[in-house]
Amino acid sequence: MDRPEVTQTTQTEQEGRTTRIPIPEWTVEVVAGPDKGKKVKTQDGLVRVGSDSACDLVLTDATVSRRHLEVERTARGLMLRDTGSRNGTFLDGRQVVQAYLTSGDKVELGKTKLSVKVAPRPTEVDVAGAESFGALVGASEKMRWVFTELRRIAREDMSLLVEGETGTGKELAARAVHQHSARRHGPFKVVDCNLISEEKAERELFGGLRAGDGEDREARGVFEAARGGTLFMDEVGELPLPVQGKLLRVLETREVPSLDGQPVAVDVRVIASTHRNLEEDVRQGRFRADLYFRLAVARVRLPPLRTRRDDLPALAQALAQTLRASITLTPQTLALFEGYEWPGNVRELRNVLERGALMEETGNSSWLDFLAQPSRRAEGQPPTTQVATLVGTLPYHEAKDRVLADFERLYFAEVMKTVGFDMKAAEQRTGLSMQSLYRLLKKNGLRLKDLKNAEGLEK
Ligand SMILES: Nc1ncnc2c1ncn2[C@@H]1O[C@H](COP(=O)(O)OP(=O)(O)OP(=O)(O)O)[C@@H](O)[C@H]1O
Repeated sequence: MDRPEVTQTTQTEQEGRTTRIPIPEWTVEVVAGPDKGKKVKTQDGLVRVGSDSACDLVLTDATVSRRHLEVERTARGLMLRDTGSRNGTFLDGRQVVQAYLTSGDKVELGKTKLSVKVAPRPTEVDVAGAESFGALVGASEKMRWVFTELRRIAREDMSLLVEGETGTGKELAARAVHQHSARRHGPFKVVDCNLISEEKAERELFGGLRAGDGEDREARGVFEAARGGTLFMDEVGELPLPVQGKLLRVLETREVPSLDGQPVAVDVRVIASTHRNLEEDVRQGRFRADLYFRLAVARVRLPPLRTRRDDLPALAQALAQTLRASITLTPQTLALFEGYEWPGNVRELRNVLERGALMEETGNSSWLDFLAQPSRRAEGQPPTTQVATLVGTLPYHEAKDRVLADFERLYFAEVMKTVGFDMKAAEQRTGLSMQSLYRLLKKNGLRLKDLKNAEGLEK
C-alpha cells in the first residue's frame, strides 16, 4: 500500500496542550551471580526481574523467584519493590519490601547482585495533553506518552508490537491505531494466536482448502479477510515455530498462496501483541529473530495499572460510565483502589466495578473487602457470588445475570483444574469449541498460567 496521505490536524485540536517531560534512560545490570553481565537498558517505566520468561530481566539463578522484584520509574525517582519473593530482596545488607533507589545502588536477590544506574541526561519528550486515545483512557504522564506514540505510529503504515501484561488494553490500543490510520475504512480483523495450531495455521491464516466437514471448498484466511485494513495478531508469542516461518514469508512477500497456484497480494498492516518478553524468547530460540524484527518495527509498551495509580479516578469514572453502572466512587473507595496491586490490570478494575455496582444495589458494601487484603487473594481464583444477598433485593433478570457471570468464572476455573489444564480435555468436557473455550476463559480474565500458579503447578 502507498504511504497514507494524512492531513495533519493541529495539536491543540486533537491532542490538547503538550507538555515537555524528561524521560531518563536507566540500566539494571547483573554485576554478580550466574547471570553476570546481563542487563536491561530502558526508558520504560518498569523493569521486572525474576526467573519467569515474561520478566524484563530474566535470571537463571535458582535462588531467585519467578517474579522476584520490580523497579519502577516514578516522579520521585526509582522505586524498588519486592514482589513476594521467597528469599527476599536486600539493599545495603538490609531486607526491604519497598525502597527508593539512588543511581549506583546495589540490590541483592538470591546469589545475584544488581546495579541500578540512571543516565545523567534525560531525553526530553513532548507528551500530548489528551487523556484518551480511541477507547483508551488515561490521565497519567505514562499513558499520555503512550497516546502520543500511538498517534504518531498510527499515521505511518508500519508494523507495531504492543506489549503489556494481561488487561492493560493491548487490543484497545490496536483498534485505536487502526481507527486513527489511513486504513480506518478497511477491515479490522483479530486472530488469537493461542488458537493457531501447526495443523490449522495454513488454512486459518493464509486460506486454503476447508476439509473435514464434507464440503471441501476454498476458505479465505484471515490475512485475505483483512486486505486493505489491519490484522491484530493477539499473543503472537504463542505461535508455533514452523508457523512463525510461514508468517515471515507472507510478511516479506505480502502475498498468500492460493489453491490455483496464483499468489494473492495482501495489503495488510499487522499489529501484534504479547504479554511475554519476546526478546527473551528470541534469545532462548523460542521466537524467530527475523520475525521479531519484522513485527516490532514500532513498539509500544502499555504500563501495568499498579505503576500509574494516578489513572485510577479517571479510569474508574470512564469505565463506570461505559458499564452504565451506578456506583459511588467515594474518596475511601479510590483510596482502596490505590492500595491494591491490580494483577488483572484495567480488565480487573472493570470487573470489580461491574460487581460493585450490583452489590451496591443490594446495599452490600462488602464488595470492596477483598481489595483491602490483596495478598490473600490468589489470582485465578474467582470470587463467589453471595446469592443470598441478591435474592429478594435485585430484580430477577439482574440477579440472574450476576449469578451467571460468577458461575462462568467459577465453572471455567473448576473445569480447567479438573482436566489438569489440558485444553483438549476441557474442550471435550465442556462440549465447547476450542475457540469458544478460549474466548470464555479470556472474557472471565482466566489465564491458564495464573490458574496453574494458584494450584502451585508453576514455579
Ligand atoms: N486504558 C484503558 N481505558 C479504558 N478501558 C481500558 C483501558 N485498558 C483496558 N481497558 C478495559 O480492559 C479490557 C481489556 O482490555 P484489552 O482486551 O484491550 O486488554 P489486553 O491487554 O489485550 O488483554 P489480554 O492480554 O488479556 O488479551 C477492555 O475491554 C476495557 O474494558
